[in-house]
Amino acid sequence: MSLLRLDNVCKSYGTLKVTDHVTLEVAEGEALGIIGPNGAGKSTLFDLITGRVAVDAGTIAFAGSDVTGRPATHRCRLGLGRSFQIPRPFGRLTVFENLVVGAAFGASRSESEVTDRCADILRRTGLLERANTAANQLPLLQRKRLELARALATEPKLLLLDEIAGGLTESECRSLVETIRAIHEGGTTIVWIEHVLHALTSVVERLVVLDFGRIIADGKPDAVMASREVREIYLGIEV
Ligand SMILES: Nc1ncnc2c1ncn2[C@@H]1O[C@H](COP(=O)(O)OP(=O)(O)OP(=O)(O)O)[C@@H](O)[C@H]1O
Repeated sequence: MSLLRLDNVCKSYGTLKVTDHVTLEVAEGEALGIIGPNGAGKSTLFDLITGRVAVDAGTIAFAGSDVTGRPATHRCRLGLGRSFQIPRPFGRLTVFENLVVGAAFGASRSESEVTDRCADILRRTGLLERANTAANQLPLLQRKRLELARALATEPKLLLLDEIAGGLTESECRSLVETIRAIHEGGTTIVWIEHVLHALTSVVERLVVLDFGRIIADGKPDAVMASREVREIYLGIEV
C-alpha cells in the first residue's frame, strides 16, 4: 500500500516551473532517495508534501487521506516529519527541551507523556550525552543529529530528510548513515534528498532524479545512475 501519493503536482514561482506535473508514490517501509542539480526543485517538493507551500495544481494523499488543502500542523500530526537543509533548533533550549517541543506540539502529546520517548530518541540518535547542552553550542554533526531527533520526536510514519549529510567529514557522514539506516530498519519510511551520493545509495533501495521540476528517472540506484540522461544532466558527464 502506498503511504504517500503525489498526483500531477505543480508549483510555479512567477514564470519558473519549480514542480512540473510530479506523480510519485512511496510505499510503506520504503527508503527512497531524491537527487538532482541545484535548483531542480527538490526542497520545494518537501515543502509541498509537508504543506509549508501550497500546490498550484494536483493532489497529495498521505496515509490514506487527501491532505492537499490541509495545513502543515495537520500533516505533521498524521505522521509526516521532516528535517531542514539548514538545521533550525531552538538555540537557547537544551537538546532534550528541543525534543520535548517537537513531541508535544508535533505529535500533540503532553509533556509528561513524552519524557521516556524523548530519552529513547536521544539514545537512538547518539545524543544522550548532549541532552543538557544548549542547541546553539553543538558542533555540526550533533546539530544534524538534533535535526533528525527533532523530526523523530513528532512520531513520523514518513521521515523526509533534506541534505542531512551535507558538510560532514567522511567519518561523521558514515556514523550518521548508520543512525539513519537503523531508523529505517526500525520501520520508518524514508524519503531522503541528498547530494552525498554514496551516503544516500548505501541506505536507499530506489532513486528518483529531478531536473527542472520534472522526474526524469525513477528506479534502482544502479540502473538510474547508469542512465545516459542522468549522467549527462546530474553528473555533467558527456557519454
Ligand atoms: N519562495 C520562493 N520564491 C521564488 N523562487 C523560489 C522560492 N523557493 C524556491 N524558489 C526557486 O525554485 C527553484 C527550486 O528551488 P529548490 O530549493 O526547491 O531547489 P533544490 O533542488 O532543493 O536546490 P538545492 O539542491 O540547491 O537545495 C530555485 O530556482 C529557487 O530559487
